[in-house]
Amino acid sequence: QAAKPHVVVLATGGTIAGAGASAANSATYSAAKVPVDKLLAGLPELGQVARVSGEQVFQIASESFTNEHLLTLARRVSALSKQADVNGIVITHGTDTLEETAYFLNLVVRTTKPIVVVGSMRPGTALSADGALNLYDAVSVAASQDAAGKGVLVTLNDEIQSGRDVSKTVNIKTEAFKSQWGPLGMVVEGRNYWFRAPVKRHTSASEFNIDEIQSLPAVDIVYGYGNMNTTGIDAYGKAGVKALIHAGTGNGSVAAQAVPALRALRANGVQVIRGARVPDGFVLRNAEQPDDQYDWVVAHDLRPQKARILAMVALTKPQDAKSLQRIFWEY
Ligand SMILES: NC(=O)CC[C@H](N)C(=O)O
Repeated sequence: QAAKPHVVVLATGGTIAGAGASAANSATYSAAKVPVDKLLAGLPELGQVARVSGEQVFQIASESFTNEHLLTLARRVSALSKQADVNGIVITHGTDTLEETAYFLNLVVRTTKPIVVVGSMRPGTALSADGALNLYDAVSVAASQDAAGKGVLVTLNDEIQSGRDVSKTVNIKTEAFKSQWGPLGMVVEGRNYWFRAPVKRHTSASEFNIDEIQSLPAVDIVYGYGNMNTTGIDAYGKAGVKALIHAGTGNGSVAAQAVPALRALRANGVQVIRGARVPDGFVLRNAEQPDDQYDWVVAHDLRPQKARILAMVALTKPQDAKSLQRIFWEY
């Protein structure tokens, strides 16, 4: 019998490594408690699909991820992806910012080997805990050749999602991760069932490479709402951000009183990226605001937190608004 594929599990914390006081605690518990060795030892079924080894990279709740964490993790994933004895990589992660890390890896790790980011909504100590099956699914997808070249993937709730498209959409239920474009496929009992493939550039086809990125530029987000003011916009400008994402209302609309502040930022060289607080759809260029005239960029279908990731990665190289917009269309 041929040797099983080797999958490395990089553990970063989150609820999938969480523990609560009682089995009834599905929502009240401490994240990032269980070490990776214990996580893997508790799931001997993994041996049916792969030879698994674990590394504890961090042990944190994902809302505390910083750019430094992203860089450290991506460098490790990149190094492992170049090892001939590694067939796939799984990252266990808190669900709160899982979609940001998955998209970051999708943009900067140059490999066709499967990379799967996984989390859970309930700690392993809870009734109907979802982490064990999610992790089993992640390892089995990472071990399969048909998952290669599809970009960074996310497995929760039996679904295989694109790390680019997926977002956390519910903060309690186990079917928390959704994409308006739908999952790529499903994973059931260690077998993948594919229905679509990503068309945006990713991983091996990316112009970005973590091996060449030393640091990430400051990119922040301001939220649009009724009675909008410019306090946040002005403060981020003073703080020296390289780009500011405006999470606008509707189709990325911007309050009249906020437009001059954003234009002043742009005049100072800051990239202004018009996103939307509406979860689905996509922002149309030159609708709601004259982007060509203001030299602004639209975030396409990326939610503000994903637009921030792409803007940081893009601005590791010099960009004018035109080249930045090209990147937002392509990735
Ligand atoms: N379900 C979760 O993983 C949330 C736990 C925690 N807030 C985190 O993101 O790490």
